[in-house]
Amino acid sequence: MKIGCPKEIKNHEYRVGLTPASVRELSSRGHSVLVQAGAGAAIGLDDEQYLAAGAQLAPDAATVFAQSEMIVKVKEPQPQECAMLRPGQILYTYLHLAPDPEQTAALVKSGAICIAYETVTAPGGGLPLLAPMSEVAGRMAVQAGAAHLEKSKGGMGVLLGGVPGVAPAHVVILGGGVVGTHALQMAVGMGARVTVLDKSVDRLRQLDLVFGNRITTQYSTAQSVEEAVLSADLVVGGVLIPGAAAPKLVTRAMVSRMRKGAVIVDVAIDQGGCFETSHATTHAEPTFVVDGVVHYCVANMPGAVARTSTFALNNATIGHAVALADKGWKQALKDNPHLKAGLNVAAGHVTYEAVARDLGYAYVSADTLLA
Ligand SMILES: NC(=O)C1=CN([C@@H]2O[C@H](COP(=O)(O)OP(=O)(O)OC[C@H]3O[C@@H](n4cnc5c(N)ncnc54)[C@H](O)[C@@H]3O)[C@@H](O)[C@H]2O)C=CC1
Ligand SMILES: CC(=O)C(=O)O
Ligand SMILES: [Mg+2]
Repeated sequence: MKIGCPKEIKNHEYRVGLTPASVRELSSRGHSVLVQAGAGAAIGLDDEQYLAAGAQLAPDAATVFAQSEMIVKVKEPQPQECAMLRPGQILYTYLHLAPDPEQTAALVKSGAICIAYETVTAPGGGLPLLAPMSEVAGRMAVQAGAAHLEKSKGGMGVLLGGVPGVAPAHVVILGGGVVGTHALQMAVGMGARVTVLDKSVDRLRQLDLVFGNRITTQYSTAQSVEEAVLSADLVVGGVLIPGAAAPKLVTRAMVSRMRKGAVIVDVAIDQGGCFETSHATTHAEPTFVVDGVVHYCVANMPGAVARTSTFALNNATIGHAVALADKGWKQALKDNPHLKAGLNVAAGHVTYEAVARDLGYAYVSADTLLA
């Protein structure tokens, strides 16, 4: 198969869909890989490494899109990228469609076969192609939150861990999944007082077993969320209903009653965010303030640590990329129900139920198209 990897164009996005090692996995199996010149240069993955791994270089994204049967990326395609997709071409990347009607319409119109990393599942449960970036973003959330609690960044001037004789900050984590667990690890490590809320008692049970009485676990209800955020210095939003728009757990009214100078890090912003007051921001301008509360809502947080993130992402994505290249999309999806769960849009249809429901499309199951 002809596989293409363009340079990412989202704001401050330096990750790359294929590392030289991933290119080698594909090219050694007889596939041809076209990488846009300079695609990995910002993170020390030079064109020479790609050539040595068996790639060919393309001068621009247009050439990559025109000459490839499968496009491997990181972030959701931007409008100019959607316009370059064609019927039957495979797009393998993050999509986050539920909160993004424009992108969904463009992908439906393109006729392409769009497989979203974030809804691919695993035999043991979980979302293995989302997990590595959630690990990064969860860890970063506490780092970003701690920095923005500083006065010069708009925060109330509180040190996360406190000092002897002065209480630490209270960190509240909404959702105890991958983002939540990694945020928890960092917050506990930095000496904060930590409360985690989840709808899954099993999840809370597991966290309690690992972290013991260094954390407080709380079943998530409107009441417990309100009580927690009103006493928080830093709130991390890491809830997810796979594929669907994030539930708005924290209302505008709750935000207006939060401590002035408190910080919200809404990691779930790529699915629309779990705070009513959130809107997506960029690394160039990561925050805004509502009612005295600093909001950090960067939709591509792992892009800031792009080298670490690129390797972590490729570890998770290359296996399915090889299957798609070896077998073609239809056979690869027939053979693997977990990869099939990643199909969000195909041949002009929305094939993921939560996306169809949230955006008002007719749902067409992947099986219908595979028959
Ligand atoms: N902004 C960014 O750069 C990044 C954003 N993300 C996003 O972070 C979000 C979380 O991802 P993961 O941790 O991997 O998901 P996950 O599925 O591992 O965890 C989500 C947790 O939310 C819980 N949950 C669902 N509804 C809830 C409610 N009403 N109250 C409390 N908890 C609730 C679930 O039980 C689950 O434990 C996703 O939207 C993901 O796309 C992930 C990586 C990077
Ligand atoms: C998951 C996601 O949105 C990211 O890694 O940018
Ligand atoms: Mg988007």
